[in-house]
Amino acid sequence: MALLMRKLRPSVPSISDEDDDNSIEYSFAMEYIGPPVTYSIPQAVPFKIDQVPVASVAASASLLDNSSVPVIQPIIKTSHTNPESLKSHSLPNESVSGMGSSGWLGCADAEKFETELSRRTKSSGALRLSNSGANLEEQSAKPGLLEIADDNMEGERFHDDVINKSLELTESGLSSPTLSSEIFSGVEDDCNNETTPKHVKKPSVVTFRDPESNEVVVIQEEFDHSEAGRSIPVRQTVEQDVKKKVSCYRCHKGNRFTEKEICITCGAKYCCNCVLRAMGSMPEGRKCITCIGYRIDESRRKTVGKCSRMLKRMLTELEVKEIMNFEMTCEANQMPGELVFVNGEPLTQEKLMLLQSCPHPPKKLKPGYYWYDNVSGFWGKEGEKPSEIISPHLDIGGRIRENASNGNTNVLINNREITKAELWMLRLAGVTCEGRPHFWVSADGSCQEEGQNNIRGRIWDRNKTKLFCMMLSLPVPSGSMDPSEEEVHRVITDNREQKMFHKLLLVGYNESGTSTIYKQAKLLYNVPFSENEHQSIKLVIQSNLYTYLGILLEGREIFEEEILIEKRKRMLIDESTSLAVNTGEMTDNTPYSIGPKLKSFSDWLLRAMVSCNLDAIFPASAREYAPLVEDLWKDAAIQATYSRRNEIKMLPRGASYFLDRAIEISRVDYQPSDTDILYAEGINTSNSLTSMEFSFPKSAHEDLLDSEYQHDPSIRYQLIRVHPRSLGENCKWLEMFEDVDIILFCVALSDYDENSVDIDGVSTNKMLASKQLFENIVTHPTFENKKFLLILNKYDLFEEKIEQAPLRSCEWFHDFNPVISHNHNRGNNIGNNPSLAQRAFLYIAMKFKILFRSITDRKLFVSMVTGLEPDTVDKSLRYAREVVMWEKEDSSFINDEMSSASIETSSS
Ligand SMILES: Nc1nc2c(ncn2[C@@H]2O[C@H](COP(=O)(O)OP(=O)(O)OP(=O)(O)O)[C@@H](O)[C@H]2O)c(=O)[nH]1
Repeated sequence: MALLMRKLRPSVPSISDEDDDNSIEYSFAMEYIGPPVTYSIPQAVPFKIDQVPVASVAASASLLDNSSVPVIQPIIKTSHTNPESLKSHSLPNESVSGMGSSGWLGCADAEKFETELSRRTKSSGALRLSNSGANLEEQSAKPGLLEIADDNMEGERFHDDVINKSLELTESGLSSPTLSSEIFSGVEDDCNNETTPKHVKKPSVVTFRDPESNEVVVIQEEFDHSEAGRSIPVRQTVEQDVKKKVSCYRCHKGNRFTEKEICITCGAKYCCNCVLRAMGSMPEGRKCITCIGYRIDESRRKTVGKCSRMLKRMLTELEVKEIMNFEMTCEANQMPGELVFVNGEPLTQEKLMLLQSCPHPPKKLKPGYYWYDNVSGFWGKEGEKPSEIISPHLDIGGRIRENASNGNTNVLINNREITKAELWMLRLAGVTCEGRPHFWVSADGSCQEEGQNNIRGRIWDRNKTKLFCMMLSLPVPSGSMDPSEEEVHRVITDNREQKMFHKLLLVGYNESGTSTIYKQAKLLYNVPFSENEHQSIKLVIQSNLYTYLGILLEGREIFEEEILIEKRKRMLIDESTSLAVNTGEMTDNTPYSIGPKLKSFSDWLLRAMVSCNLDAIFPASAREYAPLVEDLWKDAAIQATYSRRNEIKMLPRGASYFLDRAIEISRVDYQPSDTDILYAEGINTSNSLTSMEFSFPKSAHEDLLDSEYQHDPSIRYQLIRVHPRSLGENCKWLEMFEDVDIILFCVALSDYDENSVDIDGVSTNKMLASKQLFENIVTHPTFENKKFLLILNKYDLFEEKIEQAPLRSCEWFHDFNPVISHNHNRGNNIGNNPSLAQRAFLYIAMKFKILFRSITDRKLFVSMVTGLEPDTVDKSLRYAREVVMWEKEDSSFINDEMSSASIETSSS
């Protein structure tokens, strides 16, 4: 019997009806009793309820209690998800109960939908939603998942498929993400008829609760239609409220100190009790079961294959090895080619393979935008200077652009305008760059100017160029350096590629203690001195020893002279008083007299010192003179002199450390210890530019923190120490250091009452000279907007000195007027009642801060250091790391630093 619709309203209550006004409106068909009609009448085809697929009910209630069985949870309220991602998927008409314009959430109000869904699933065991009438029109244009009673048979079959897949999913008890993604993607692909280019990011966003963690997960799928045909969906990170973030994502127990394993796809964290339940057998490494088949979060790529301590404790070595192997090799975890852009073009999977399998591939390649000069092999990140030299002539990417590396030098190499650092490199290689030259540089480094047939220079032929390239963070071709240089360079380029490389430039006025800090850092962070360095340090120490002995012998002469003068005076008095002269007293023998052999050695040594020849003579002749040093040191006159060493002004404070072991140090087989190296003066003077690579080991304090609050121990740092002598007139060579992250400016606190005399005999207060250098560096255009950390060094000497010499002896500190308390702290900790030295320190820090702000309008960071004490150097360098890490100068960190208020108090 034909039924006519009386109203074009839904014949079954729709969700939107309920949603909209809570009153369900039914429409009944009436039997038609009029004349026959000439047009076709819409028919409502009845269907049997048992034809609708129904999810099977869980076999036993106990199964549901078992939390290890994954359960697909219903869709939840959209507002819990990423609002941005859902914004684009909002419904065009909120009253429509069907699908969204393009998203998966086919409900106007997902929460009500969720309720409805669960109600219906509970009552009938299946999803029974219908759309008809006006809504159908909308839906045919915007079909969706949750639509069954459609009069379009194609649609019916299609949706049955979908439902069946859903049921398979439920019945199997496995919420395989691959499967769910297939379901979603199937629908989505059918729904979206737009022709898409190679690679389309579908607007398919699914919001559901993670079965394991019960947290909101946003899935975004991405389909790759490239030739390679890899189709690995992307899953976005799990979202958790801030409070829960520190606890386990599954059991919600624990805090930031609880050890956790992190899913490399969604970032969910699980404690040791939940990790195996959440991640199962880990066929793709450390991923939640629901993340299997999904791409990894690219920001976690560096952790792939690196097992955590927690997992190592829980599993056998073999299991861990296997899981890490899966993690590194499984297809889903491989980097997708289309995420790597070379000269503006994405790579296909084949081109990526070609790039990665060439003889010198880019190290630790990550998704991103790169430029590649296939003539020279230079490779870099878009907008940056070259970071590596890879194999040339690879057919990958597009044509290199002139502005690929964002150079501004008017000099082109192989069609690319080069950066400043590269210009330095060309100059150092002896290539003149006048005008707007365009060079062709081949893979072997030969450099020709365009249109000319002669080679203008060979970049890689000079070792000096390679050394400077390392300093300038420029790459050099592999195999062109000796193995140790190669290793250092490899580390530099590796880290640059990972963008995990920070440069600290250490500079300060003469003898401010920069080399001591540099050496201390080497010892602190286990950066061994090379064999060559060891050898030259030994020579410097032995050379220094002869200098100290020379100074001592000079002192001996003075002391001897003093006694002899005294004797002569006494003799004259005796003669004048006509007293009998004892012949014994007439001899020139004094406690400071030495025998003829030692006397001739002493004379020779002093002559060599005066002619500044010591370095040339010693320690090349160490073998020859070592026995003499032994005799000298054992001589009573020298010991008598040494006991009065405090009176010898020329003898440096640190000399006794070495003189005490004069015999041992003078020997040919002497090997300097770490402390010897630290205390040795002048180690870096021959080479005024030194650099070392290091990373900060985890401190005990850091170990207590949750991993996300710890510093990444793999981050590498480069400490470059440069002597002001090598910065040239007006510090013009500072340009070489344009890419440093922070400048550590070192000032010796004890300099305030000392003078230095220049070659013209002009004497300057060393603190004022330091201040002048500070101003020159701070105002240098290369360092505009750079962060500065002021290292106020030699605090130990300062503490002693301030008790004797007033700070006001330096004119810059004329207004230092501290309120003295007799009950003060000692040491470096500035408490409520600071000592005079602490107040003076704060005052000096404030002076520099004010100066810095007046020049730059920025904040100067300050730290107190005693270069000979490792702890203070470590603290200061870690502080520099913090300063580098802070994107913004957050006021919360002011407490870590000394506050301006406390500094002001000190000077009042
Ligand atoms: N007591 C003490 N001596 C220090 C400290 N720091 C450095 N020295 C000594 O000060 C002298 C100069 O230190 P260096 O580290 O050589 O200074 P520099 O800045 O490298 O000096 P030049 O390169 O020679 O201009 C050396 O004798 C060091 O042992 C410190 O914190 N306390």
